[in-house]
Amino acid sequence: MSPQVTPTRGRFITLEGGEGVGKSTNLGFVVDFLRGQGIEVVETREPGGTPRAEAMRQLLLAHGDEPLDSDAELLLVFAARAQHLAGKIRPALERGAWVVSDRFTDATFAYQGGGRGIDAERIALLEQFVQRELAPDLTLLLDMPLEAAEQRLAGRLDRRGEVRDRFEQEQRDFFERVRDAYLARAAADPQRMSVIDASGSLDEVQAQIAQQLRNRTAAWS
Ligand SMILES: Nc1ncnc2c1ncn2[C@@H]1O[C@H](COP(=O)(O)OP(=O)(O)OP(=O)(O)O)[C@@H](O)[C@H]1O
Ligand SMILES: Cc1cn([C@H]2C[C@H](O)[C@@H](COP(=O)(O)O)O2)c(=O)[nH]c1=O
Repeated sequence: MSPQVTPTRGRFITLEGGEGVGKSTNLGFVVDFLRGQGIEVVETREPGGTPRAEAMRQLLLAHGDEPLDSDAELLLVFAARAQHLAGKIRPALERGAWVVSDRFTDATFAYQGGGRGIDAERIALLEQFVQRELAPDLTLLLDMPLEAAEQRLAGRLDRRGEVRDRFEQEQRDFFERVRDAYLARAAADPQRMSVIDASGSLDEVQAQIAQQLRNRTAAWS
């Protein structure tokens, strides 16, 4: 009988945090850092990541005359995630590539759980149904006070002439609950989630990210 071999797969890293904390800006830094080590990296985002999942993203972010029911929002988030997993994340990990995603399921616990008030147990049921065993190996949670993040977001929207999407127009108490939910998840799972102080200069933030990547990836090799 041949010996049992543990299947190898690539690593899965996610960036999380509220609006305007610098996730998209620092995603490129993480990707370049890993590629600099000769790793094949697939860069992606949620909701989205594949054409159909991006179409679902549009439904989630768009304004509309008809309010989006919070359960419908939750199911749409997981529908997009199922498509993303099947079409992009799982194939990449299975061939040994690393995947770096701007948001994943921690965002669901933060936005639909903390923000909308949906019971975390219901979210966990969908997480199990859609993801089975798959979870990020490392999550970098970019955290900073809401006022400063809001200023960054407003600056970016102004520069690009963009209007606020359906989430970005939420009130401050919504984002306070989102932030609290993220921090509670990080406190409950410090092995996977690293909190990065995102309030400093880009150099300061990226120094922390690089340190975390060095520490974590060394432990994996
Ligand atoms: N450390 C930093 N110091 C100053 N400005 C920053 C820093 N990091 C990012 N920014 C700027 O803040 C704005 C928001 O950053 P970014 O778009 O990366 O945030 P985000 O978390 O991806 O936002 P969203 O969740 O809304 O997509 C951008 O204009 C970016 O250039
Ligand atoms: C994955 C995920 C995302 N959201 C929300 C959070 C953001 O407001 C938008 C995505 O846009 P951004 O450019 O990344 O800021 O979607 C959510 O509510 N639930 C989720 O699971």
